[in-house]
Amino acid sequence: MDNDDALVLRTEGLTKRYGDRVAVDGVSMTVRRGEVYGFLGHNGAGKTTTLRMMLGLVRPTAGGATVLGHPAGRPDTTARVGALVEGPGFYPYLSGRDNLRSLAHYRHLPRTEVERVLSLVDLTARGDDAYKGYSLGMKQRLGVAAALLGDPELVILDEPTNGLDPAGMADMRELVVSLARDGRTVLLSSHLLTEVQEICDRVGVIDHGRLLREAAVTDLRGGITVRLRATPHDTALAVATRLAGPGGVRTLPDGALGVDLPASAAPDLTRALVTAGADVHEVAPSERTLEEVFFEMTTPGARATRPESTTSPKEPVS
Ligand SMILES: Nc1ncnc2c1ncn2[C@@H]1O[C@H](COP(=O)(O)OP(=O)(O)OP(=O)(O)O)[C@@H](O)[C@H]1O
Repeated sequence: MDNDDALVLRTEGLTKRYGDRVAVDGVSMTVRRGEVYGFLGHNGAGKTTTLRMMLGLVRPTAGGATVLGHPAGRPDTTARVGALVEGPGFYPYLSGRDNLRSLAHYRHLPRTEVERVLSLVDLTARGDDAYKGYSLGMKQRLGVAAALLGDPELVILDEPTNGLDPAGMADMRELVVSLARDGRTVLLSSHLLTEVQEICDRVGVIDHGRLLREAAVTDLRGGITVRLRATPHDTALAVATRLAGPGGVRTLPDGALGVDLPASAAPDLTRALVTAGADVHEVAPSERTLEEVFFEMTTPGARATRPESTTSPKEPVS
């Protein structure tokens, strides 16, 4: 159980309806202090609307959000939360630096704060260029810099890598990880599963407005699938079934067995096969990616139909 000091954000039954459309449907989620939390969902799943309710920008139809111990949107809380939601609004003809200065001025923050955040996002050298001349990556970074003004405890970023090229995405990921390393909590939304898998500690998966699951990335990915070829086949099947249960073993299209096991159990399988007198030709464990798990969760019947063993084997033995 999470105690409230460890939580920077909690929503309970958060719901938003637009006419007949339910954009967010009873979402209860928790973000813990110091973590990078990935809010995952397809386009239109309800991520942005949820984030906007957390920031007090949209009024919930039902339920509520508590941010840093207070109801969402309270002015004293807002100052401790930095956000980049749905693209930053900057003056195109002002420089990046002057755009930040005007925001800092409005919030009574010193100019040194502008230099601090420019440096954090690596824009010090280009700070005097007009915003309209920035690349998309620089614009995103300036948006993050604006979110970091005032050194917020919680940083909320909506699709921070949207539209960035691979190098820009890598820079943004590095920046997010460094924010958490420095003790901030980061909540980011994304539909990019590899990205979330790489940088997030926990994730919430939202689909059609509903939170399907909230868990640590490692827990969500669960165990491994082992591709097994051993003879005699009957012995292999019996051993695999003993370790994985009848539901955890299936025959793959090429005749090999697919065996679902806990993450570190591949050596147990090999040992048990050898003890049972089987000849082991192949034991190839592959981890389930977050993408596979997400696909299974958000596509009815996907477990039965997804392509088998699409990830590369890591420990071939034969
Ligand atoms: N102001 C609004 N009026 C009517 N419907 C809205 C409004 N804002 C959002 N919606 C609808 O609510 C649903 C959720 O939208 P939302 O923007 O929260 O999804 P999302 O997960 O952030 O998607 P994306 O990744 O495409 O931004 C969508 O069906 C959207 O059309």
